[in-house]
Amino acid sequence: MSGDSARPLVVEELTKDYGSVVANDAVSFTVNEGEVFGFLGPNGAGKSTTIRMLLGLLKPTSGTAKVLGADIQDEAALTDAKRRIGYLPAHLGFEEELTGETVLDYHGEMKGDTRRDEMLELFTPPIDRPIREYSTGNKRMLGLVQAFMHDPDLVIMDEPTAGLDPLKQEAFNEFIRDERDRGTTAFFSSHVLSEVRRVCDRVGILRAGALVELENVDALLHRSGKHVRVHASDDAVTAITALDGVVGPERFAEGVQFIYAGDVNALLRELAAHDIRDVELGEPPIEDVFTHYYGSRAGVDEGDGGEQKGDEPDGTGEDDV
Ligand SMILES: Nc1ncnc2c1ncn2[C@@H]1O[C@H](COP(=O)(O)OP(=O)(O)OP(=O)(O)O)[C@@H](O)[C@H]1O
Repeated sequence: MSGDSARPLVVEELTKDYGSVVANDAVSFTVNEGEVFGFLGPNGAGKSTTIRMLLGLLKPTSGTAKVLGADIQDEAALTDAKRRIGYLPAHLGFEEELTGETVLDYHGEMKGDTRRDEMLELFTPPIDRPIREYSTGNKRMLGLVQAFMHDPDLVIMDEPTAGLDPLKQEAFNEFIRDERDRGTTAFFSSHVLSEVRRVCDRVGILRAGALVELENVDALLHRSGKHVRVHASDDAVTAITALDGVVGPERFAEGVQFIYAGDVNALLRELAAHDIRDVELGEPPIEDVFTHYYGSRAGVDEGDGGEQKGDEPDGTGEDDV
């Protein structure tokens, strides 16, 4: 790879000021060819705003970005590049009266459909039915088929597994891993740490509009600690929560839960020294990663819950590409 111009995604100081909210504050990152990049952040952190700017659907306040070499402010170049880009928006604005098949036919005519049948074996929306009858998961699957059916070089997805059942989520993870092996570059947003862990080579974390962390996923998880929930007596709870590495213990009737970022052996030894009724060890929710590493829930509490906003006058309304 020879410098930034050859990279599928180059984002430099991208800023979006909605007036009352700075949704993106000088966001910079690059995504390499064949890489799966997870764009992580809680609701309202600014992920959709970045993504919509990358697709030319929102105008940046300042900063630049290039997708497949095309400047996002150069309409002609971006339109050309989009032929080789797949896009799955967070809010799927399909025409409700059309069948899934009609939507795919239309998309195929515009961009090509070399992989449509293959995609429909993996993701199975009822394409002969009108979209108004679709569940959220069916719409998401139709969106995934559409995003990949023209065999794009770069795929940009906003919360691609929202609404999918666990089996389809796993199918998605496996598919993305295979795509990476084929050399497709994927960039997708998520607020689910476990999702990015399974498939991403690298992650960027948005907090209150700024990209605050870029590191490999193993390092992130290592630093994020474990979520621990223990059912035990008060004495045991007192001893366990006195361990180094216990963060934010919360009592409940039968015990305590906390994030543990200390030595796992020390935790196991302490647990073994007591009569423990039950214990669960798992991944921390992303909000706790933020609380732990950034000292506040900024970017979580400051967000407004991420409800869909009206489009700006410069937005195109529909998030089609
Ligand atoms: N059109 C708009 N006008 C004003 N503020 C907006 C607009 N769109 C988004 N915002 C604000 O910008 C911030 C970032 O929103 P954005 O939708 O980009 O976040 P997100 O990370 O994608 O959230 P979610 O995970 O909930 O989809 C939020 O505070 C949101 O309220």
